[in-house]
Amino acid sequence: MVETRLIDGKAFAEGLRARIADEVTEFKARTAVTPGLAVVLVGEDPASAVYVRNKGKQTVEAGMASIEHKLAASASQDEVLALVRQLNADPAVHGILVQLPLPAHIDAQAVLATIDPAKDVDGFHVVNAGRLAVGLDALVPCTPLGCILLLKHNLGSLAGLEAVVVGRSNIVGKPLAQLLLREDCTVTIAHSRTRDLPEVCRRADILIGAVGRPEMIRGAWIKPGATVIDVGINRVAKPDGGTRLVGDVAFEEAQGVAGAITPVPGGVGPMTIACLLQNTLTAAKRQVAGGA
Ligand SMILES: Nc1nc2c(c(=O)[nH]1)N[C@@H](CN(C=O)c1ccc(C(=O)N[C@@H](CCC(=O)O)C(=O)O)cc1)CN2
Repeated sequence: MVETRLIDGKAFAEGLRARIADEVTEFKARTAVTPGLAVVLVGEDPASAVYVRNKGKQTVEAGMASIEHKLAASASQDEVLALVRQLNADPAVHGILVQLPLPAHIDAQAVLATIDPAKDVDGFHVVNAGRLAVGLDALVPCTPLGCILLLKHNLGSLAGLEAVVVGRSNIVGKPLAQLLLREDCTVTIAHSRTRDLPEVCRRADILIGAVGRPEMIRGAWIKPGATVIDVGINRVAKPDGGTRLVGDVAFEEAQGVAGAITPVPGGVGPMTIACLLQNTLTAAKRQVAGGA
């Protein structure tokens, strides 16, 4: 039986935000420029509203300017595109983020493609995705970046380790696989249609759950001693009628098998916003003369 360590993403994210705040202070003193992050929320999705509120709060706490734009769920695609173009042209805005998911009538890919790649702090623009894929400097999606920071903090070098990423989304699975490759891991991207998924997962020294299905990855799928990063944030019903958050990994079953695991909540989630702040500062440094 293995003793399973908890990877405390909340504490790590707090430390990272404090370090970013120090860097922001230094940047502002040197350039007289305040990094600005614009967040666009379309519609009233309650979870998105909470994430956007937290982004604004943590941006200000880090000493940066937060610019929030809230559009009605009925906003047209042209309205959203016009706002993005306005933010592209605004020199006080160094980072732009359009909160996902967007209402169904809006073409998310068209919106993401309109963001200036230099201000694309989500790293979702094809230019940034392409730069990451060929190993050039890129703005990297926040959740995968957070996973890599947690892994390196816990394991040191990742070189030569077998990593299995369960999930192939553009936001998490694919960019995370690229980042793991950059760390010299041997990477498999698996998904719900992978043949003998449990056996594939059991190969992993690093197992990532990023499939968006509550507790799909069972304890018996985990190699003893593996490091498990759970990206899933799924709200499920409790017997008392309330709800609770669970990840993509059956957390209780992982105890005594995994060497280390991120909890949900309090694991990867808080790293997403901390890495957004880091990307905003990076983007500002690149845009401001003498900022780097
Ligand atoms: N444009 C983007 N949209 C979305 C992204 C993104 O990176 N860019 N990611 C998610 C939502 N997200 C940030 O936007 C996000 C999700 C979760 C957390 C977080 O801290 N979660 C907490 C639990 C929160 C809760 O109680 O509900 C945790 O895991 O501890 C932060 C940010 C989709 N959209």
